[in-house]
Amino acid sequence: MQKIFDEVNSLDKRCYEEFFLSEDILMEHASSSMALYIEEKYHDKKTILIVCGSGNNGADGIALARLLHTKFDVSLYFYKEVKTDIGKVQYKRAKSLGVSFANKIQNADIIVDCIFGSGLNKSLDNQAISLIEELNSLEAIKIACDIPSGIFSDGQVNSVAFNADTTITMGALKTSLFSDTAKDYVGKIKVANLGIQRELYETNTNKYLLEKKDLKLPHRTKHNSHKGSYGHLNVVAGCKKGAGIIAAKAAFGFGAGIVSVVCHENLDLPYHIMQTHFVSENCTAIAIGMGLGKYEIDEVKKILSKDVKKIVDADLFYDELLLDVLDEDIVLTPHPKEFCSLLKICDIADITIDELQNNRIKYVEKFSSVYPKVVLLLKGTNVIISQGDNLYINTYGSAVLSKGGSGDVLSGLVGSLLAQGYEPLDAAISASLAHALAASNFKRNDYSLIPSDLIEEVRRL
Ligand SMILES: NC(=O)C1=CN([C@@H]2O[C@H](COP(=O)(O)OP(=O)(O)OC[C@H]3O[C@@H](n4cnc5c(N)ncnc54)[C@H](O)[C@@H]3O)[C@@H](O)[C@H]2O)[C@@H](O)CC1
Ligand SMILES: Nc1ncnc2c1ncn2[C@@H]1O[C@H](COP(=O)(O)OP(=O)(O)O)[C@@H](O)[C@H]1O
Ligand SMILES: [K+]
Repeated sequence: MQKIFDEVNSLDKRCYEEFFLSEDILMEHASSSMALYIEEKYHDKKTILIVCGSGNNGADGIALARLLHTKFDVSLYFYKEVKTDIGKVQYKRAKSLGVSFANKIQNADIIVDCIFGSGLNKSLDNQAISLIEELNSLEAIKIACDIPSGIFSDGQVNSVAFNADTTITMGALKTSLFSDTAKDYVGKIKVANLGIQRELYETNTNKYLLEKKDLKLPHRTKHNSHKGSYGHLNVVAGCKKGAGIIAAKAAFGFGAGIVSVVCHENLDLPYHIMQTHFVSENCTAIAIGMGLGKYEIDEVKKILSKDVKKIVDADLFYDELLLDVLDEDIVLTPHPKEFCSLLKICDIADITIDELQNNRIKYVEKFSSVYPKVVLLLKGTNVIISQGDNLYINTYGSAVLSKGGSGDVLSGLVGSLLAQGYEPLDAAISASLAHALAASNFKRNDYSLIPSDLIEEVRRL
């Protein structure tokens, strides 16, 4: 996993004060990293338009123009005259070396957005909006310097933002790049080196970006084993029985030795999934909530009080019964609407879904500070997983998963790993990665995935 920071000004300051690295050195390295990326990846392209604003994001762009000048046909366009001291120096350097200045936007093979970086602090004026819209409308490879212009430090976009194919961010990953809103603008994210090893530039953090290597599949390591060695998951099926059945199939495909669906009615289940009318004595984990609907309260209470690991989803986020288990290390997997209800039931906040979506990390952190044992997995295009002070972001998911039943597969995967003995946080992280990576391996197209396809892809991981 990689570290993520809410802001990097303090990290830059540390470079100046503790490591005697000047702003000029950091900027030269930042622009060299961008230049190197462009030269290596796009050596076959000819023309580059670099669009600069008045701050140091613009100054990065001027330095980049100087470094690429003569290797490519580079032109610099200024949205506003550069006004920082270092920016003026960069301007003199570029001008004296004969870099071309454009007085209007002209298309190019590559467009680099250096209009606003971390200094964006007020709404865009009409001139900036139409400039960004014009750049977005052009057919070109689009690279954003530090952050696509128009994304604020909280990850939100007020009017418009540059639509990057790649964002080359300076020094370290920033939280603003990982809001659900930002995902449609940032493209691929690369970190530019600032002339200091990344591990020395970075300090402590409590936020992490999950990587593929963080997925720990439930491989069998012992020959001398039997089905009971890999846990027994009970999936409680309620009114909408399909949800429980999907979760049970996903759990079985992800390694649980035995999976039983708990339901009073007799179900038509695949032969390898068992049915039980009441929770099994010997189950090692329980998945409950998916499609639960109306259920006998005492029975749910009894199930929740059983001393095994649990994953709770869906309908139970609307029920105060849940409050009884929030001092346990269980996994909760709400989508945004369910999380709003959970926050309300817990008396933490009474908010709309929009308010939540604009401040996902803030509300996850609030919840986790009140219930530090619980592993919370907030669904979304960038899934946030949190326990206590630490927070992990999974960005591998995509709209392929925007389908009824995708969440039921996820609860089955979490339940499967819990039944097999994973700690709740590890189960949530690996299940979430498996879920998203399996979806990205589904190659037929981006609209037709059904839960059985997703389960099939999980089985192939
Ligand atoms: N501090 C450092 O050591 C480094 C900084 N770097 C670059 O510096 C950038 C930050 O530079 P700045 O702090 O100068 O900020 P920016 O370059 O992001 O721009 C801020 C400027 O735009 C103005 N502005 C903000 N919002 C506006 C709006 N909506 N409409 C019109 N004008 C607006 C501000 O008043 C300010 O003058 C980073 O994003 C990064 O690209 C890099 O060179 C790496 C090293
Ligand atoms: N656009 C998207 N990008 C990434 N993941 C998505 C996207 N849309 C949905 N998902 C994922 O799909 C799942 C949907 O779950 P949920 O809304 O609970 O559906 P259901 O209850 O019908 O199974 C979640 O894991 C969510 O993170
Ligand atoms: K930018």
